[in-house]
Amino acid sequence: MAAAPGWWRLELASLPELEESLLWKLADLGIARVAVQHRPETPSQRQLIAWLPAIDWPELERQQLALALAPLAEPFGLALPPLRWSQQADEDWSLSWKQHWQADPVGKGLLILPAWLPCPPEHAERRLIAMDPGSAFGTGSHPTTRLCLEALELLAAMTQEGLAGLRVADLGCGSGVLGLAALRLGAASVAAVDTDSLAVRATTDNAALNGLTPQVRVQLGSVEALAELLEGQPADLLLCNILAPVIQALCPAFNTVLAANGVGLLSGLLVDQAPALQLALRDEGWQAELTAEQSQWGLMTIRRVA
Ligand SMILES: C[S@@+](CC[C@H](N)C(=O)[O-])C[C@H]1O[C@@H](n2cnc3c(N)ncnc32)[C@H](O)[C@@H]1O
Repeated sequence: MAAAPGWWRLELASLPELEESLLWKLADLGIARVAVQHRPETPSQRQLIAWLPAIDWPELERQQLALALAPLAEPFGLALPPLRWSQQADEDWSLSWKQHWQADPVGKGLLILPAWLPCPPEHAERRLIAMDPGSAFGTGSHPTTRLCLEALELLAAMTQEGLAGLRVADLGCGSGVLGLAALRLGAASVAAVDTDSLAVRATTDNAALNGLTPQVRVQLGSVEALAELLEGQPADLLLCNILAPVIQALCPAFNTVLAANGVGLLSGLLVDQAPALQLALRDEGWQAELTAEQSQWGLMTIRRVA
């Protein structure tokens, strides 16, 4: 049977525990046009929407996609919410994709603003982070990103100088949102890496969108590439929002990217995973405290053991 022209629009309830895994799986399958819709007043009720070229996604492929997504819910003892498919004409999809992103106030004073929207007057006092959500993770809607952004704000509020002059390392930068927020809060520079080339491109593009290109250096890779970017001078602040097992695997090299008197903000871990991660970090000489939680996700602050 010939594939229908246009696009398939896939929509499902985005449960907080599942959202990150779903976004990764979709990106892994080459599904780049995704959006997470939520109203600012009900941030926990989210819909995940993806647009798939109909020509590439006939019925059998769509059934296989459902089978590939279902196991992601199992570790949480959940069932995958029902997938709702509808067809959309060619000319509609780009508009609908963009319509689902809104200005998103985060914390006390940050605003994530889709690049094509003007700043709403009621948020004029906030520090703007313009984003072209593109395909990389980190639009600010995920609890782990919000935890990091709020922790950055708190850290900036702890001293008179805020983040002024700090050198920041962003490990797993996604869209670059965390590093860009740090710069908006006064940091001097950001070195950012990601193992996904789409993320490297997104961070480069988003730095330019914000007029922050001179302060941001981005490279494809992981913690080794980050140490190289930092040229042997570990950063004052490490931002790392990746899943707990990945953080655990990377933490033996944290001393190459975070100075002995520096602070690290880690997220991407479930609260249940915190004790094991704390032990692993302790073994590497880092004292780790679970300092904030949101929808089962945790934020850990690390400092060198005295
Ligand atoms: C949860 S996203 C976080 C994105 C963004 N920093 C944020 O907070 O919204 C995790 C990112 O880490 C990247 N990543 C995964 N494993 C990595 C690794 N071993 N080294 C570097 N980046 C990694 C992924 O490609 C993804 O862009």
